[in-house]
Amino acid sequence: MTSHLPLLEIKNLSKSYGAVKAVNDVSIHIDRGEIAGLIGPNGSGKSTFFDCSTGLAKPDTGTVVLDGQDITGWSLNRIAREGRMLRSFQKTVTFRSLDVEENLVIAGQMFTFPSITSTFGLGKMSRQRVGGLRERARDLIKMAGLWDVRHQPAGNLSGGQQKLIQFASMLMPEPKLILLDEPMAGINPKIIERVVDTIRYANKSLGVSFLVIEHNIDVVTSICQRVIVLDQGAKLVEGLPGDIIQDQRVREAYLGG
Ligand SMILES: Nc1ncnc2c1ncn2[C@@H]1O[C@H](COP(=O)(O)OP(=O)(O)OP(=O)(O)O)[C@@H](O)[C@H]1O
Repeated sequence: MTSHLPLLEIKNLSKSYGAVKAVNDVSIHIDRGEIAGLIGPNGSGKSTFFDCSTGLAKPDTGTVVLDGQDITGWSLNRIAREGRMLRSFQKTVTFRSLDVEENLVIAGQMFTFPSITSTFGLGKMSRQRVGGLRERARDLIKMAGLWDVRHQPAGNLSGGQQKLIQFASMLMPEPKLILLDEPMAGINPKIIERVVDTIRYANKSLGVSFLVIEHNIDVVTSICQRVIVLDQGAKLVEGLPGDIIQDQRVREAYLGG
């Protein structure tokens, strides 16, 4: 209905913590079908920008418009459920005692069903829906390379595999947009490759758009169509990945050299 508009448009976002201007008048947009990167030195405001965009923190100023709807002030939950914009955190969260498949099915159920499930007749409907969720979960598990461990408790798997579970779980509710906070942190090169493949698959085959905070510049340049750079809370520059890594301001503030 609003396909000519950006999927996400954030204008003049600011957030201070006491005297620290964590985010200072930042405006960005994400187009439909895009994978964009958000980079910058430690403490440049990337996570705070995510927090204020996704309802976790209240911005001091600014507006957040998702798919043509002003969602400024909505809670994290409402943005996830009604806006279908999800975010990850730097710390990986899984249901450790549940197996991989159950982790994904539960993630799907949490978004599919309202919190009060006493509606008359929901039992029958939910069985059908759960069947659909299980099928989707299995497809995503295959795609994420977790098929051989699908019946193992998540807590028995490596940190990298748990990141893949978390990422695949985020795809269960058919999101429009996912904000990933350092998805490659602390994982080995083989799993990095798998996460990259999974992001590409979600983007190309499931139509999910992404904004990715990432310090691994090789990953940023290989998956992102556009990169936005923050420095000291403000937007320093944005552009094509190839231009960004050559930009003298970015080299001085972040990349070195
Ligand atoms: N809840 C908070 N209370 C006080 N200060 C905060 C809070 N959250 C962030 N800050 C401060 O805001 C600034 C930006 O922090 P933020 O975590 O957003 O940066 P970042 O770019 O995500 O850093 P990193 O790459 O290290 O994760 C920092 O100076 C940080 O100390």
